[in-house]
Amino acid sequence: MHVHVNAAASLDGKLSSRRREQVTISGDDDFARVDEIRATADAVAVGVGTVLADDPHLTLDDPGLVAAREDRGDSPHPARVVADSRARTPTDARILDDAATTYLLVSEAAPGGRREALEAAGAELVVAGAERVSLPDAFDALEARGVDRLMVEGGGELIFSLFEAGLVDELTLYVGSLVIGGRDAPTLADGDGFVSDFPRLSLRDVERVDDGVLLTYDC
Ligand SMILES: NC(=O)C1=CN([C@@H]2O[C@H](COP(=O)(O)OP(=O)(O)OC[C@H]3O[C@@H](n4cnc5c(N)ncnc54)[C@H](O)[C@@H]3O)[C@@H](O)[C@H]2O)C=CC1
Ligand SMILES: Nc1nc(O)c(N)c(N[C@@H]2O[C@H](COP(=O)(O)O)[C@@H](O)[C@H]2O)n1
Repeated sequence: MHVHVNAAASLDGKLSSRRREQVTISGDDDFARVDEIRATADAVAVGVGTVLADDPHLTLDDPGLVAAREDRGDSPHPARVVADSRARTPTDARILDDAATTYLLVSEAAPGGRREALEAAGAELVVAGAERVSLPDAFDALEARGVDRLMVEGGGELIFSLFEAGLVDELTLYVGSLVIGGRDAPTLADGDGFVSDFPRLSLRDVERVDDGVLLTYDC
């Protein structure tokens, strides 16, 4: 499976503020670029922290991109994926509408009642890992369901785990021209952090987009 991480950060590397509410960092051109990456993906993934903070929809905005997918025999929108060890996704989350398939990656520790409620709300559950979602196992299960290209939009906890597991193939990072600050504000890679063997990426491209910079890396 090809895993493409895309995120937008402030100049100081924050994905949002210490309040963990969504901050608009990208401009129109960058959001259009994000829509294009979504359109080429079989599925778009986030962590449950992002679902709880932002309640994203993760579908395509541009009707032309939807039509192009349908013309080539794909579903109108990519599937949605949430890494959600304890099945905390609210049953009225926007990602559980019927616009696209939604896979919830849960661990064996996810309470049975929550699993049943989320299945009743339309989610397809994938169980992988004892206490926390095992991303390698979960991604194998997604691949078996036809997900060959996965786009990951965040947040920082999930992105760190992907780097830790060596699962990132490509990273695009839009750096907006603003400072958010805050020691507790989420960054591109949170988790426990690395103390050695830091992942080193290969810079492929640098481009000015809107009032910021788009960095593209091979991982
Ligand atoms: N600027 C941007 O491009 C984006 C910003 N965000 C922001 O990021 C923040 C949310 O990020 P986070 O709190 O870091 O949450 P997150 O979205 O990374 O979710 C983390 C949660 O995922 C679950 N999870 C299950 N298995 C996991 C695993 N193996 N590794 C890691 N997590 C696993 C855990 O419950 C964990 O608490 C919000 O403030 C949101 O607005 C989110 C996406 C994009
Ligand atoms: N690429 C990007 N730029 C920003 O400035 C952002 N605030 C985000 N946030 C993420 O975008 C997703 C929202 O999806 P929908 O528009 O609801 O489909 C979600 O993952 C946000 O955290 N991204």
